[in-house]
Amino acid sequence: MENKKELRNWLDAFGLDHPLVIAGPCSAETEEQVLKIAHQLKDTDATVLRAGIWKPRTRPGNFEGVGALGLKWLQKAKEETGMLTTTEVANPHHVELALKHDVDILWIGARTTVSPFIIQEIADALKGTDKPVLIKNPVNPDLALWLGAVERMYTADIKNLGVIHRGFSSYEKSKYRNNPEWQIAIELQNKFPDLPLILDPSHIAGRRDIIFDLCQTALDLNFDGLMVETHWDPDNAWSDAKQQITPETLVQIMKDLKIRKEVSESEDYQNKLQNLRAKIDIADNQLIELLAKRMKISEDIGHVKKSQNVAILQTKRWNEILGKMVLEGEQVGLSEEFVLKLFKAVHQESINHQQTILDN
Ligand SMILES: C=C(O[C@@H]1C=C(C(=O)O)C=C[C@H]1O)C(=O)O
Repeated sequence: MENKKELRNWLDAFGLDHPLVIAGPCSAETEEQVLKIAHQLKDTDATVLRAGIWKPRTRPGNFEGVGALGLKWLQKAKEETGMLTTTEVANPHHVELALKHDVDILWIGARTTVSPFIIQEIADALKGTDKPVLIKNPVNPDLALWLGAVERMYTADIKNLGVIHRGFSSYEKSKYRNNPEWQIAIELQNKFPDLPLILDPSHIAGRRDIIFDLCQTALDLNFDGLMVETHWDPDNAWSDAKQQITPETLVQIMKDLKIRKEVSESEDYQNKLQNLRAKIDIADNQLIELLAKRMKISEDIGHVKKSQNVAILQTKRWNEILGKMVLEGEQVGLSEEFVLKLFKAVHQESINHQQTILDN
């Protein structure tokens, strides 16, 4: 599969002057709930109403969705409000029911994207549909697996495609429910600049208070749309209560977001950018040279260790460096997260250099 301008035709056809907004509850709960939220959303920037009908839950015993009955509620919501509808499909049976009830856009969840077998079954069931299909990233940070799922759809002649970035699971606790790992979305855009890319801030955040910041970051990274879990009574939602926002909050978020263009033709802008980028190029060269110099010193240490038959990893020294660098980084405005990531990578490379010396 190659990047093609046509990949974004379905999105361009909406003719929006703002990012695509998909909003609605995590789960369809009752007919009343679906219709009420649809009416509250219809006059906002939201074009598409979302609601989970079948909910994959981490552990059994939680609300697992209302099932096919909810598709009728979505249909009714569409008739009454004119909003398009979308829901998650996780097997060919879901696909059949969703198509029968004329759901406009289908999405594939993170737990499904991890399995090429299921993805292939869903692609076969969807073969040739002109409905847009949006594929969430797999739960693990694996770009190839994500793109593999997109390719399986494309090969099944599903040409209206998009991807949803919902963050990645990790064992370590962080402020996110799922780590954004923005780098993966940046790499994806590099490979497929015209494949519509939508952020799901709700599943990355797992809480309400950082949804706006995540949306702004996404727009700063040229995302094409947002899928935001929205409920008229979030605290009493049957699933994901902590991360859902009200339609009023969604309206406020859309008002406050700064929507930026990808390029500017202004001469002044071009000149300034060129100058500053020349400075960045110099700094990058210095960085590379400095890193190479540090590795040479590490190699010298490798020779000294070899002569005394001493192990490469020196935990005490390494922890001292990490602690010191985090503090120094803080003083010059570098985040702890960045300094740790950077120095862990430097340390790994340093160990690799010493290894070639000690093992030869
Ligand atoms: C360079 C050394 O070897 C390893 C690499 C380190 C580094 O690159 O800073 C630090 C400690 C060791 O784990 C060393 O022992 O000083």
